[in-house]
Amino acid sequence: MMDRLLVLVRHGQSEWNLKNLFTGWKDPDLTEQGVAEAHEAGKKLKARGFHFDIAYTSALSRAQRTLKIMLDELGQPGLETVRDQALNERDYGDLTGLNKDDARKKWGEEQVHIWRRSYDVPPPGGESLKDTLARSLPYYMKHIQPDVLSGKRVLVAAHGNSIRSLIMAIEGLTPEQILERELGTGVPVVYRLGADSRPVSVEVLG
Ligand SMILES: O=C(O)[C@@H](CO)OP(=O)(O)O
Repeated sequence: MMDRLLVLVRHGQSEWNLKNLFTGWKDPDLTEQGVAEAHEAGKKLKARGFHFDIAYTSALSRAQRTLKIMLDELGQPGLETVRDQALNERDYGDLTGLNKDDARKKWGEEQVHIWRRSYDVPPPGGESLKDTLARSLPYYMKHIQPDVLSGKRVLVAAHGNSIRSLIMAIEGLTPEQILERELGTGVPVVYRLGADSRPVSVEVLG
């Protein structure tokens, strides 16, 4: 039976996640904990006997490094890897670099939650989830989905909101449903797709 395996992994904790700063397209490295989370994710995938045919990641170091560590754990360090900024984190615009608690004090809890998790309200000067989807989905449809449907086993290392946008599309979620969906750092989301590209199963390896 054809595998149609697709695994999405948010990068391990970054320096700016630790400092509680809006990160977006900035390029901080992983923390020690983030490195450990990436190793753990790779081990979990290996323990399940997964083997991949191609990997995709963003243009940002934290996702690329997470992928490299996972591939080392999987014993596949030379796996063909495609990097593209279409898979980058959502651009946080003017909020980039600000502390999330300071932002809550300045603009209020509710406004900051709307900027962080609503579907179509962009943070000032940045991308909404809808804007993020407008670049991640065409890329997914053109490159990633055809690979999966052709039987390649695909591993994607990307970001909280770029992965949330893909999850929304893959699972057919409404803007209300994606609002509350959080993704932990280094937590693999494992899909098996049907021939019609819809998920047959989804498992979060938390
Ligand atoms: O700062 C960011 O770029 C993202 C991911 O860490 O944050 P949030 O979870 O607030 O969307």
